[in-house]
Amino acid sequence: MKVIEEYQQIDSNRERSVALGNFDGIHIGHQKLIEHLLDKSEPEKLESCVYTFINHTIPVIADQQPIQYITNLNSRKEIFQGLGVDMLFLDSFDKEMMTLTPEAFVEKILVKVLNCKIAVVGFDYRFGYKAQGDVELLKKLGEKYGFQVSVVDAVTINEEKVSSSNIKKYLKNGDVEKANAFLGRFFSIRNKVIHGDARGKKLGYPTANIDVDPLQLTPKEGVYATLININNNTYMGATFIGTKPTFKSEKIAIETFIIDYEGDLYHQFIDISFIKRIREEIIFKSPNELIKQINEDIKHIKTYLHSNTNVLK
Ligand SMILES: Cc1cc2nc3c(=O)[nH]c(=O)nc-3n(C[C@H](O)[C@H](O)[C@H](O)COP(=O)(O)O)c2cc1C
Ligand SMILES: Nc1ncnc2c1ncn2[C@@H]1O[C@H](COP(=O)(O)OP(=O)(O)O)[C@@H](O)[C@H]1O
Repeated sequence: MKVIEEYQQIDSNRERSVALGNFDGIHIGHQKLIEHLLDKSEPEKLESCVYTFINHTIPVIADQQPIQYITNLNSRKEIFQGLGVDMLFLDSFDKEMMTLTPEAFVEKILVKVLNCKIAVVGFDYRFGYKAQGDVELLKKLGEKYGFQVSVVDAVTINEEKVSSSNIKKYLKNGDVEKANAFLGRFFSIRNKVIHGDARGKKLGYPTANIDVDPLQLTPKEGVYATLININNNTYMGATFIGTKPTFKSEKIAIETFIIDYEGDLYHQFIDISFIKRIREEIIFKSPNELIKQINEDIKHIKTYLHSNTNVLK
């Protein structure tokens, strides 16, 4: 898959099919849209392209703080590649882009730059200044500029619409099982192992702390049953998210005791897949009480993961 950030890198003579959207999470609704894109591209020999923005649109529109992503840019690249997309175009959303009218956006980017022959969008796709453009307008512009528009309906689970905002809501409530169902895979966070407070080993439970990316949405504080991927090996994990109130720490930490693992992980990347939240964070009266509880957590997590996942040998 080609990843492109500059217009000059694009061969505008090549005919393309283009999926448009934010695609945060690349959930099962997005996946259906991408499958549709690939199905439409093949018979016509079109290059399949995902057009999305490298930055979040809302802070540019409303001068707000950056918004946290379900899936960061690197993970999004990997997922699109895995789905079989030919080209990922990461455009920049700035004030100039924001003020393009729907027709100017279509003419300038979809037609002139991308030579789009088929546009694939979700039923609720909006585009152009103040989100004035909708699917009906895109269809009209398609007739004028010579491309087809293919619209993908909402995917639902138990009559609830699968959407990035619902997934964020579930993650913030700690309901990772629901988020996972909507994502069609386990919600995961990948980052580098950093030094913590050097207390874990002394307590008998070393924990790999990962760097907390401020743009990465973190699930609700608490303890989770997780699966940890280290260099393509999977381990069970007891992951704690919180401020370690027992030790009056203030910074949020994401740290994991990796079951049946020994070794030095500092500066390595690990992948944490969240399977189930098992409890809230607790302020313990003493480190011994914390250790007793961690013992219980690990028993609980082992039993749960063995009977609820089929990834472990
Ligand atoms: C499974 C598990 C559950 C934990 N639960 C709590 C908790 O409820 N309250 C708390 O203050 N700290 C909790 N911790 C965090 C420990 O306080 C932390 O791992 C310890 O202080 C070591 O931190 P360090 O890696 O920065 O050295 C938990 C850690 C693990 C691995
Ligand atoms: N089973 C394990 N789970 C997690 N980390 C482990 C494990 N075994 C060894 N380690 C190593 O120990 C480190 C954690 O030790 P700890 O005393 O908690 O220090 P820190 O406070 O720096 O995290 C991890 O970053 C990792 O390099």
